[in-house]
Amino acid sequence: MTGFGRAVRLALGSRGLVAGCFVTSLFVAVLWASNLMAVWPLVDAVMRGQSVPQWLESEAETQRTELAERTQRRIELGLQVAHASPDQHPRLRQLIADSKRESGYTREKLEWNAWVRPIAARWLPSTPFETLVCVCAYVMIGTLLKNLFRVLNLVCVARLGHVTCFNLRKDYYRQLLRLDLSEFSERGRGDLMNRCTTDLNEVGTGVQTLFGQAVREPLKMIACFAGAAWVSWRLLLLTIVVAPIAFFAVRALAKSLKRANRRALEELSGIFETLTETLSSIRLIKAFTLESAERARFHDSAKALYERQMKIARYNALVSPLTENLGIMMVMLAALAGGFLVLNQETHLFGVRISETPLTHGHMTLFFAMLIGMSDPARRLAEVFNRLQMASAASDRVFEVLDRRPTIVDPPAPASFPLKWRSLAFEQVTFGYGGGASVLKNVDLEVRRGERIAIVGPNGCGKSTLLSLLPRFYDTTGGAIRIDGVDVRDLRLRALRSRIGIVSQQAHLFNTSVAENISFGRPGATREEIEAAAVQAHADRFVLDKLEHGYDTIVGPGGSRLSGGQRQRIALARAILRDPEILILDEATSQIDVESERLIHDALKRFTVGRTTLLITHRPSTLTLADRVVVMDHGVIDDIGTADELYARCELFRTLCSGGYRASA
Ligand SMILES: Nc1ncnc2c1ncn2[C@@H]1O[C@H](COP(=O)(O)OP(=O)(O)OP(=O)(O)O)[C@@H](O)[C@H]1O
Repeated sequence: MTGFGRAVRLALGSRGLVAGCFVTSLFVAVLWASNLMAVWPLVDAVMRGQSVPQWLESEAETQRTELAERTQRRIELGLQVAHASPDQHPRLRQLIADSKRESGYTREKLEWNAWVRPIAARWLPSTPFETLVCVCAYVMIGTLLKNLFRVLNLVCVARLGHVTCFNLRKDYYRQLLRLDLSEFSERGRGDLMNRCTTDLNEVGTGVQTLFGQAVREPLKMIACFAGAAWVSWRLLLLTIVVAPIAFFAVRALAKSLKRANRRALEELSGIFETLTETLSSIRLIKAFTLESAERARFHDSAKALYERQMKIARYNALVSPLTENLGIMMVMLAALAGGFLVLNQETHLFGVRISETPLTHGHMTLFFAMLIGMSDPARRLAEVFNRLQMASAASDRVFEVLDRRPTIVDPPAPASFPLKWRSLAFEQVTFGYGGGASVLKNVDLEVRRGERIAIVGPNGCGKSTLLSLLPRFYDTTGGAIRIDGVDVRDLRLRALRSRIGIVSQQAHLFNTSVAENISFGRPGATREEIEAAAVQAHADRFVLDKLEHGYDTIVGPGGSRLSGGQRQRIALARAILRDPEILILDEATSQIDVESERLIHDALKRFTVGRTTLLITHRPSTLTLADRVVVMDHGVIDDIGTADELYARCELFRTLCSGGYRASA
């Protein structure tokens, strides 16, 4: 099933709203056609200076005369048969049969007329002007009612579209939270954001169009179609021979439109990508005076989108004239055929019977009114068409993400977390991003419970990658990480991650208050516990002294109103509040000044006692926190030992410390 089909199935779940859309559309359509029907009494009665009862009376008179004439004609034809040569007999008999059939129809009309006349005489106005007043009142009330149902219809349709969009957006967000981290680096934030905003809006608009215009307009057409068929279904068939041409032409455009719409959405994702990057690196752009280069990059993305949009505009521009020309062809065909029949009081066209009895001016006007009543919805359907193509392209993109199956999920039969575990082991761990070259190669490392391990190594050697495998941000491609022999992949993700606290260099904060940011470490923590954690992380002083509303100060998007060091201290308080069994510190104190560093060191020293800690640092001074130091290089472990041992025997370690470790130890 296509993406849009699935969105529609979701919408169909709101049965009440769907029923509301259909019922109100039906009323709009019936009232639309019945309002147009008012032209019939207007032309056949009022314009001839008659009231409806008078008109019915004169119609009855005409029909009686017709009957008498036909009977007379049949007698004459019967006489002709007696004197004609045998080869003329079939033609004459056919004429007699036709005349009999026509008399039958006229008799039926006469009976109907006789039945309806007393009712019309009793209920309908008796003068032409009163009839006109009645027709006008009928049209006015009909239009009022039609618009009332239209309003109801628009509200139902909008609600259905927005509810579907709302539900899909929530699913999409849930899916974003479940997706593997690798998806984010592969697809890019801009693209994922665009799908959740623009694309989903298009899906909502598509659902609204499908249950709104795409139901209302065809129903209006069907109502007019029925009215025109009532006048003469044969004439109607003749006039809609052009319809299949329109169908195939529009279908050919559909595919190109969907493709163009999909490309446009992709280009829009590119713009989102560029914008998010620019906004998050605006300082860098200014500092390195990259404005013109960035402008050029943005120009390329915007130009690509502009070109796609122009392509869509060209296709769209084609749809409307195409349907309009075919519509006009249809009406003109009807005008020629109908005009011929009425002006000549004929019932046949090219030997084909079009109506049982000659059509009146009122009939013909009604027929045209119905055709015109069909052409307006047909024109609107051309717009519907593009919106549905857009929605179809957008839904494919949304469902592409919704259908992604994350690989890092809970195992089918999770093992229980070893409560009194004693060792955490990286066994022959190998890993490469996206199945690419190995960033880590056969890493073996055993950490005892409560041990503090520092990991050092040159940039890009795989330190952060190694630690990101423990909370299963990524899964190892070879080897395993085991806690007391239990593979972390056999544990429930929640059970594993709830025991780990992470403080990283970026120290991400949410755009909310300081207190709430700290409480993310342990949702539900009391204010006292939050403040105690802040005191331990040496964050309380700046929070109380420098922030206007203390713990209730909003930190700005990503914590932008705080300095790097302040953000790190809040992130540290968050980890302290979590009170994790395993603490991961990835350059957690890199932005803290020398004065604060000493204080934080003391805090960390106290906090990490008896707590399994894995810390990455480039600061030799931080090494004093560690029981053992692991030196990594090019994805492998170069050496392990105490800082003193390594200083004595490991060349790389000495280079990394470049004397700093000794100085600070
Ligand atoms: N999301 C990612 N996708 C692809 N490759 C990545 C990704 N993250 C890191 N890498 C690559 O993996 C290698 C190891 O990166 P990692 O961040 O683990 O190094 P590191 O030792 O922590 O470096 P640093 O000291 O600079 O923080 C690098 O070559 C890097 O280019």
